[in-house]
Amino acid sequence: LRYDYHSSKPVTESLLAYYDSLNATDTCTLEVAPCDPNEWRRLDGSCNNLKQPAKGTYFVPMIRLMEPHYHNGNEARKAANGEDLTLPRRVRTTLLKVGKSSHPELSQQVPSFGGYLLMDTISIHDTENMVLQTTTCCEPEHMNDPGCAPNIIPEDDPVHRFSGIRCMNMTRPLTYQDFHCTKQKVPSPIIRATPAFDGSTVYSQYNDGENARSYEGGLLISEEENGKFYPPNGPRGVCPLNVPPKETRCYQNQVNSVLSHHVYMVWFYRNHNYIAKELAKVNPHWDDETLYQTARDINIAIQQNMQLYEWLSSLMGHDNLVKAGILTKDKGFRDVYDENSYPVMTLDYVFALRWFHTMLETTAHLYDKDGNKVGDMPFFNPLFRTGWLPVDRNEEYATNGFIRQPCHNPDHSIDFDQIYNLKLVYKDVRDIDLIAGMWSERHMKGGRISKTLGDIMVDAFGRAMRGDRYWFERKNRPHACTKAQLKEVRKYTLARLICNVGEGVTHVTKRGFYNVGPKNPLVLCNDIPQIKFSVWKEKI
Ligand code: HEM
Repeated sequence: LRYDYHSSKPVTESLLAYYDSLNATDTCTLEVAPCDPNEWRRLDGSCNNLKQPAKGTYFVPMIRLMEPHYHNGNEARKAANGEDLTLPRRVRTTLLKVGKSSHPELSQQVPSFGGYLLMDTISIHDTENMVLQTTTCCEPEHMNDPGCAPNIIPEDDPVHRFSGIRCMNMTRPLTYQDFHCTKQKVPSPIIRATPAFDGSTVYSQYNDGENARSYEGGLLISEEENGKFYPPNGPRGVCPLNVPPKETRCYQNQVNSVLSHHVYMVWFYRNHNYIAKELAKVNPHWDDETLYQTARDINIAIQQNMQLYEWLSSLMGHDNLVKAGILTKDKGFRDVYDENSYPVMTLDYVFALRWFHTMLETTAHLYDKDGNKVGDMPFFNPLFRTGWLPVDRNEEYATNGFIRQPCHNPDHSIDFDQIYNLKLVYKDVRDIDLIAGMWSERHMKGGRISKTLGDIMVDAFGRAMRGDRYWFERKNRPHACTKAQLKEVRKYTLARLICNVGEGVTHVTKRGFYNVGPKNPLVLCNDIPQIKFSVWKEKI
């Protein structure tokens, strides 16, 4: 049956005729094969919800938690008094300090894994558009183009006062309206990923089938470079910043993104193959399909467990999350699935995740496997530069840096100073932008992030659990874990992941998202519990 992406309902003949007339049928609709309640999780996300099979697929729209406020349909909003708001650049330089500062507790792994999680549910088409395609928004004749939102820099800018730069290129997100996939007026930004936490970056970034599969032994296609294994190269990859002749890697089926997101994608990609090979050892009779599907399921379960019990917990505090119903106390099975929900991302969550930019050290510190600092790499340099990682010992250096480097310590002091600054850039409390509020407010009690960001994340993660029929903690889901298997999944921490599939790693910290220190010393990989695949041995 053919469904409309935007409404997730079966497409009517008249709507189909309309899309056909605009040549937009393939963009705005999708074909969903009949669902089987017991099938494995699909790559395109369809049939996660059996009542509404097209909800939760690749390219479905996000929902909004907060009311949209535009001016004149879809122009930038005005202040409550009807005047223009203060320039975003002035808001940013007034409220956020520029400079280096190391987080006293959390490591660079925190924003890095956050970036990987982000990529699982969004796509970087808007960043590609801004950085690589629509680069003329600062030219006077293009400033008012509908696709442009130039970032104007005031003359007294603390950074650009003397540089002469008065404008930074900025574009507007692409919307379903741009593709003619809806007639609704409120702009609805597109995403090209499934909204569930299902390893989209590893398995199905472009929604065109099973192109990552080798169809042998349940493995994903791997290419060897410099003695390490990576997803395959291909002409569709966008890596304009690779420096030839050495830097040639540019993925065909994966996003060629920034260093942090990239390294995590490589780890989970390799992890799939690691799991498939171990499963084949305990079940030599399993065919490719069983090995592939089981390995994918375990890989996603490891990611989901890590994101709640290690990553989110390091940001929001274990007890807060138990109270909010996001973590279980006993770590057993639980079933919060609700068939009246469905996997969906909120626009507010995707927007709010930009807050993590304030947690990123802009320079990645490079360390070798013996813990010697061997150099620095500006973090933004490897944007669209996938080829850097496999060259020489770069992957070893980046990985050991992630383990040892603290992340940036975001500003969070809502003292008189910050209230004064807010008053400088906003006349009315109703004018305060979400991100500006999150930069300025106190961190949540027992946690290490803005309270509003925490609330938005709890909402998003709660939806993810309630709406995902395949959520790893469900006893009754299709192909559910046994109790013993769930226990093994829980053991598979970030530390174990890096020890198994990281490059040039001998030492890690047990609590991987925290800094190295007396309470969290570097230990040998042998001291980190290993997952026992024998619990997946099929009884015949
Ligand atoms: C290596 C470091 C990173 C660089 C160089 C980088 C750069 C960028 C750029 C250039 C954009 C587009 C401009 C914009 O929309 O603001 C962007 C968007 C964004 N980034 Fe990052 N980023 C990095 C890491 C992260 C991390 C770790 C997170 C979150 C955990 C994150 C979250 C976001 C979000 C949510 C957006 C908006 C995406 C959308 O609207 O679809 N970024 N980033």
